[in-house]
Amino acid sequence: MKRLLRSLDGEAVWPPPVWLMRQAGRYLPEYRAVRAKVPDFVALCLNPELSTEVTLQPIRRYGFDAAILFSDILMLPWALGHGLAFKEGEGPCLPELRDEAGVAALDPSRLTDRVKPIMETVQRIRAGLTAEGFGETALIGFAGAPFTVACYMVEGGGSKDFAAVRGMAYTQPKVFQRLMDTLTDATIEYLSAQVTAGAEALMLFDSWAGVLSANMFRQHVIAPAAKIVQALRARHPGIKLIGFPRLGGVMVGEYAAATGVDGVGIDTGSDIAAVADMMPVHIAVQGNLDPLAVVAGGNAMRVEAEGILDAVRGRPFIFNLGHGIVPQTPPENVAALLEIVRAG
Ligand SMILES: Cc1c2[nH]c(c1CCC(=O)O)Cc1[nH]c(c(CCC(=O)O)c1C)Cc1[nH]c(c(CCC(=O)O)c1C)Cc1[nH]c(c(C)c1CCC(=O)O)C2
Repeated sequence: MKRLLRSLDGEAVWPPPVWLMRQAGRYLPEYRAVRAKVPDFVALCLNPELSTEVTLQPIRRYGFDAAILFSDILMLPWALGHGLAFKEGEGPCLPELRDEAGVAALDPSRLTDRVKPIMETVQRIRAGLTAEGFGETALIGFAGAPFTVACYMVEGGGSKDFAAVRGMAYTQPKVFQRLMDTLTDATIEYLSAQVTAGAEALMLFDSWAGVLSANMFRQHVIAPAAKIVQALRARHPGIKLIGFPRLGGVMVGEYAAATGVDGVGIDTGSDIAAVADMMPVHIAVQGNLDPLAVVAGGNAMRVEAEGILDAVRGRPFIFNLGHGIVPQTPPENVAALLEIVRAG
């Protein structure tokens, strides 16, 4: 079994498998070269040849233990017929979904057809990994968790406090639950198609889970994740799942136990040893180096990385960042980080 999958199987693989969130991205000159050819980010995500190419770029450079499908969590609302545009320097821009009519307008019947190019990308990446001799590199598929996807759909993009989506959950609970149910069901279909196309593990990104109250966290983070895990396990026995309830704080232990995931991503601000102690021992922890430590490099990065390694030695663990790598990261610092991790 591949090293990453062994960790997700509950084994304390050492030195630990390593990959980095947003490992394909703007910090790499070869990514920027592809991006210059395709200014429209959505078009890039729908181009199997180029999406495969950028997925493989960081694997060729660093030999990570996992490749992650190059796409975006917002391709799911796009596939449901909700609009999506990425504006230079502004991030994602979507129509604001604030009422019953907005939920009713989503069209799950279009999903399978609209995500076909993404499934072709998954197939091409698997073939590419084998053809280029990366037989030990696992392919991770992913989706946004329903709550985080709902955040962008309701707000119409990013937000500093996600007041509109939190407000909607309180004041229009039935409409909001319908939105969550639509997204949960669509996510199951979308992830299932990725497994059929060749994904070996799946990650569920709940980047804004931490803006919710404990009660709402149970309802809109834990419950949908549990449903997604259960449905995927029923269809694809043995499929590995990683949940990332970012900024979940003390709720992360409950998330790990109640959702049935095989691994949990930990954000930068959490003490990884303390979070690991809250989780069942067979569940892998993944994280949680500060992306800015990789920008800094040198001894500062070494101290942070070694601190994490020491904290989780002896338990199932996957080395990663606490959030995505940032564009100003010097590529040579990533190479230095891999040496540190591989020295264990
Ligand atoms: C919230 C979220 C999004 N997308 C994603 C999340 C969850 C993780 C997190 O919290 O960061 C997840 C994501 N986005 C991307 C991937 C690809 C795989 C990978 O390498 O990790 C993954 C797994 C590519 C991307 N998605 C995006 C880029 C940058 C696009 C570019 O090339 O200009 C990449 C490489 C754009 C994106 N996509 C999103 C935003 C807010 C932005 C704009 C901010 C930014 O530009 O970094 C939504």
